[in-house]
Amino acid sequence: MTAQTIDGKNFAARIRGRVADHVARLRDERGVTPGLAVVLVGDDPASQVYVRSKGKMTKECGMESFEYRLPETTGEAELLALIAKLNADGAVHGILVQLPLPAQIDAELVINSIDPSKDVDGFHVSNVGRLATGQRSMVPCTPLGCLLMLREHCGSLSGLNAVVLGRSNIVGKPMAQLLLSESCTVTIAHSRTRDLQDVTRRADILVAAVGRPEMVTGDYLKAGATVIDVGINRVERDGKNRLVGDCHFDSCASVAGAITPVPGGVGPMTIACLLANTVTAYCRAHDLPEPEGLTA
Ligand SMILES: Nc1nc(=O)c2c([nH]1)NC[C@@H]1CN(c3ccc(C(=O)N[C@@H](CCC(=O)O)C(=O)O)cc3)C=[N+]21
Repeated sequence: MTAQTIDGKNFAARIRGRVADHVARLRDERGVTPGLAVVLVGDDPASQVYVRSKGKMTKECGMESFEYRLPETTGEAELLALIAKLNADGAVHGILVQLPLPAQIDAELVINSIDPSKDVDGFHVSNVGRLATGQRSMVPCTPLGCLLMLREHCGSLSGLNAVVLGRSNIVGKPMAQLLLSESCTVTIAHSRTRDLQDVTRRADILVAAVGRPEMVTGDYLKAGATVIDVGINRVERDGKNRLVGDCHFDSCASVAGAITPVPGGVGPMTIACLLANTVTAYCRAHDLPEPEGLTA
């Protein structure tokens, strides 16, 4: 038996199509264009690739893209001043500050200075609290992308055993909140979890977000489980630089019912959900109906 591959690349393209339709309708009916500002501090090559890709797809969906590239030596006050300007800018509906930030900048302070209604990453403490209490919030893009794939693949998630491997603020914790609100029985496992395989083998849904290349092998899985691989790890293999997930694809695919590949799984969905969140932020700011199927 071999698992079905969940094609995140294709699904993300469909999401972007729905975003583009919604943007076109806003332009035709109201003469407006949602805008996304992306701020990159420093010149980490991987971050530059993501930022370029976000800007390109933002424009392809018919939205405005504002890019700010600041030097590695940028001070905290300078970055806070830029965010204050973007918070006040009526043409900007979403603000993303690319993480990680250089050490001289307090990332928590910066994130919490973003207007929560423009916080398309969903990292502001107000959005985190709202998600945890079931109030309408901006939902972090990666967990939202995982949820949309799970809904599409499994239908109702109610009553399923979900195990989230990893407890980060950007993926593990919000993912667990979303699964809980879908009425899953949720377990958060991590590097200190005892008898990890006993825990993961009970999972109908396993979301792997630990950042350890190919740590999850087939013997971690229940037969037929749905596996979402959030890991994006660069490794040297056969003298080449390759991208692998937190799951060992071949051994997992021989046990799972369905699995997302790396690349072409969660990564493209993350960017598609960033665009979806930007349209959602625009609609909420203007008291318009939200796009359907693009929110939690
Ligand atoms: N404030 C903030 N928000 C983020 O959402 C954020 C961030 N900071 N910092 C960096 C990480 C990383 N990230 C990715 C998005 C898409 C792919 C993606 O599309 N990956 C492709 C492959 C890309 C490649 O080949 O390198 C894939 O998985 O198929 C990867 C990584 C968003 N991040």
